[in-house]
Amino acid sequence: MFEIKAVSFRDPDAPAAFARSLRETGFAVLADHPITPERIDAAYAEWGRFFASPDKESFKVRPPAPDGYYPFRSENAKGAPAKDLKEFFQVYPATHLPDSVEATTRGLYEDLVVLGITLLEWVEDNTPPEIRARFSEPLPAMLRGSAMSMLRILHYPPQTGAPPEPGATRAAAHEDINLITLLVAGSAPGLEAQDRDGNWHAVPCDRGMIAVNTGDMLELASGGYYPSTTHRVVNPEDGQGGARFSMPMFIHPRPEVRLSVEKTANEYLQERLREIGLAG
Ligand SMILES: O=C(O)CCC(=O)C(=O)O
Ligand SMILES: [Fe+2]
Repeated sequence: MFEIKAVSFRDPDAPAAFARSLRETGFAVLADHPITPERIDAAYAEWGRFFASPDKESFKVRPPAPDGYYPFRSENAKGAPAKDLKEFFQVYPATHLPDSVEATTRGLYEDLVVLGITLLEWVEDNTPPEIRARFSEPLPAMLRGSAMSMLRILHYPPQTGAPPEPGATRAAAHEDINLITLLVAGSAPGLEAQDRDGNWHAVPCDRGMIAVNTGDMLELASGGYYPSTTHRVVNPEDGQGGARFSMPMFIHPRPEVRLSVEKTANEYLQERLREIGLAG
């Protein structure tokens, strides 16, 4: 049975329920968390104006630096035949931002990192000792001093009719690379997670909720105890639908943190970026 439960951030049982949900489905949904829906709406409104303006061209990503604006159809999921139907902007602590989004975006970045540390504490505290013994340091400590976490602001433009390439979707099925992802509720539905039998399930994510999923780095560090779940963003039904915004915060350890006997976080990241055509 695949059931992604909404966990209230204020419930005393939240840490255990959250870790259990990640263990069982690779996803958990947080309600009543500290980041208000008004702030999220304000960020989507500001970024919506940015994506609608020609200024975005001057923020275009300059590889090998990973931050900045990625135009429509620049990323494909590992092994996917078509480019995703999205444009986006990647934000790190030192990223130069448009003035119009700066205050809101920096505030969200900082608060999402703090929330990420709390959630990793919850996971650490609710992981069986024999699994915890694999971690090279406690999960929250892996983030100490890390400038690697990345906030991605995604814009999936409105769709009318057939996709530009056969089989192209808003985001093809993939797994995230990092430890955990805090996926601030999209402005429209479409996010789906896959269960072990290959069936897809809509991820419940009402206004103001944050869906959290395990990434490959936590799967690797936990020896598979926390599965990194495959997910995707489907096109609107009938090929017709408005824009969708979402803001995943990808929580990354310091580059030198050892994830397994073979690999540090940086070695693992570079290997994975090459697969999706984003590595410098
Ligand atoms: O837009 C979404 O809801 C999900 C985006 C996503 O999975 C990603 O960018 O890795
Ligand atoms: Fe993802």
